[in-house]
Amino acid sequence: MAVPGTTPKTGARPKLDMQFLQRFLRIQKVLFPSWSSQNVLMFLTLLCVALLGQLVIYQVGLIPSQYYGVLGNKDLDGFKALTLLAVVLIVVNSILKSFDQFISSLLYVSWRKELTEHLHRLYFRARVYYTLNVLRDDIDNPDQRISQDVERLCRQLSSMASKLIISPFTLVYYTFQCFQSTGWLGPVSIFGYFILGTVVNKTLMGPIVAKLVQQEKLEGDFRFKHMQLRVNAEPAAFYRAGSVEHMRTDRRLQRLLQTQRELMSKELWLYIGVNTFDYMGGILSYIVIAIPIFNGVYGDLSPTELSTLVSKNAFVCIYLINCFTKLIDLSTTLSDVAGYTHRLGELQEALLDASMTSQDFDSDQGLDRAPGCPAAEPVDTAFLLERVCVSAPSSDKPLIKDLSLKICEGQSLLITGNTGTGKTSLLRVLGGLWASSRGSVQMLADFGPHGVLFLPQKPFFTDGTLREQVIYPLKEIYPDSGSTDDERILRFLELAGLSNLVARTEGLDQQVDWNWYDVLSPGEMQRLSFARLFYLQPKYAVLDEATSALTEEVESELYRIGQQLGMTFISVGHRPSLEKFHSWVLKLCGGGRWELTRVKAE
Ligand SMILES: Nc1ncnc2c1ncn2[C@@H]1O[C@H](COP(=O)(O)OP(=O)(O)OP(=O)(O)O)[C@@H](O)[C@H]1O
Repeated sequence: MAVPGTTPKTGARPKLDMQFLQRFLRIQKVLFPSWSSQNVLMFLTLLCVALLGQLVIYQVGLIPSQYYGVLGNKDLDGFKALTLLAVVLIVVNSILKSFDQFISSLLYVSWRKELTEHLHRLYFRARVYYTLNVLRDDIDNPDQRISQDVERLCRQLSSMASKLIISPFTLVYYTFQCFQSTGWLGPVSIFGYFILGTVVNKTLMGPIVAKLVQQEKLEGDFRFKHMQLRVNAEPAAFYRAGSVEHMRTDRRLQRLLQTQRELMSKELWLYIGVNTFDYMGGILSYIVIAIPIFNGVYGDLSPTELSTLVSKNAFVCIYLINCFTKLIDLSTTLSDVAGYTHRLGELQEALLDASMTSQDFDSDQGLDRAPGCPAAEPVDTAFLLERVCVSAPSSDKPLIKDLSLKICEGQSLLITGNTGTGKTSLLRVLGGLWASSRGSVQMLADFGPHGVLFLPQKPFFTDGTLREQVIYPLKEIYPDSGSTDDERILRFLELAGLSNLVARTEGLDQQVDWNWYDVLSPGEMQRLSFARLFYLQPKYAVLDEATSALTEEVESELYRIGQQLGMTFISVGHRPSLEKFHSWVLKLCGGGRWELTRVKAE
């Protein structure tokens, strides 16, 4: 069994470097899975629309110089024709621009879908979500990265998309036009100016990327604090924790706002750079045009012809500078993109790494079989442990040393021991959540109905109807079971002492808008978990203090029903009354020591 990654990596400071490029390209592979994918087609459509838009913009840009001509020559017919042409071009231009925005928005949704679904596939595979949230501390707030960072990255990318894809075409075209108008002087001075601007902006962007990554982490921490209070509202209220939670939540907010302020002061320098570059560019175009004029190149032109030419040349030069300015303006967006790319790249790498170590974890093997159908190959041994050592993640201190054990059908095992001696840890090893530090652990039965089922210490409920709670973790009811299934569910709810719950939920399939944790008492939650156990009828039920909130009588009743349904128990519990439902008692004594004794028949 593989050892889950537990060592936190010391992450390098995120920068605009080769690592950024690699992570960016890896994300692009997800956004554009193949040449014939829908996203590539949308991207090409966007390219065509943007190109068409540029053709129209070029024509619109020439109109002022043509107006100089017709007005200078007092040509009324020419003026009317030109005005009609201008109106048509402007309407076409606005339609194309709107389509450009529309396709960019569609691309955003489609990219978000691809990227989120890709991360979900990795996150929900095997035990990756557990490894990332419990065992590793190198990836903060994976939930926020998947929900918020993906959204922001896709939004920023879609806002950049049309400007970026069009720029190679516009740059080539307007460089040629500028060359025709001004000779080498125009393009060379504009290119030089752009290179200078890029170098300055790249330097100013460096610290922003790292700050943005930090800001997103703090944003996630702040949200998590609110989520923590939301989930634990009742215990917090019992503690009268309003003021202390207020202080702690505000403290996280202050840390976030402080980082945001620092980010903004770093961005200020970038804004100064970008704006200076923008406005200097406006003057540069006239300098480029002025040089040939003052050198007497256009000495033989009349004032009207000269102003027409100046207007045309100014448009071409300004547009070329504008193309570069737009690229430089993207610096602020690019620094955001770089920050999100680093956070998502880190997540993607951690997910892949965690899924490598979890490949031997058959997450839902056996869940495809209906509770009514027998197992493909009945096995009479669930677990085989040979000289197993267990220690907590990132700890060398053994909780259990050299444990050899065979858990067979009909030979229920009760695990007891003091707090923190490793009872749940042993179940984690049996369930494949933790790796044993030595020895071998084999789970010979499938997970799910007719195999092995775990009832964890904290009952777990999903969102949804009462039926969905009972059949969990099956995804859906089996179509062929129909009303027979309803009868089984109702019977097991009754056996678990929860008949009144059906009335409260107004049926098995009524959508309830409550949080199951808020409306059920701890005892009811444990009873509902048992109803689930009865419904799924595993051959081996692994119960971690699953009856701690119930009375001894109810506990005995539930265990008795489980026995009648043919279950073998592997239980963690403290009450001596539990012994009668087990054949063996494994007592964990701490420091790795343990005792295995057979329960005397009464
Ligand atoms: N994810 C974890 N990372 C590091 N240490 C852990 C982790 N989970 C549990 N531990 C530690 O491992 C030890 C054993 O924990 P375990 O949950 O198995 O105790 P237990 O015997 O089930 O206790 P209890 O009777 O209170 O449920 C404890 O000291 C606990 O703090």
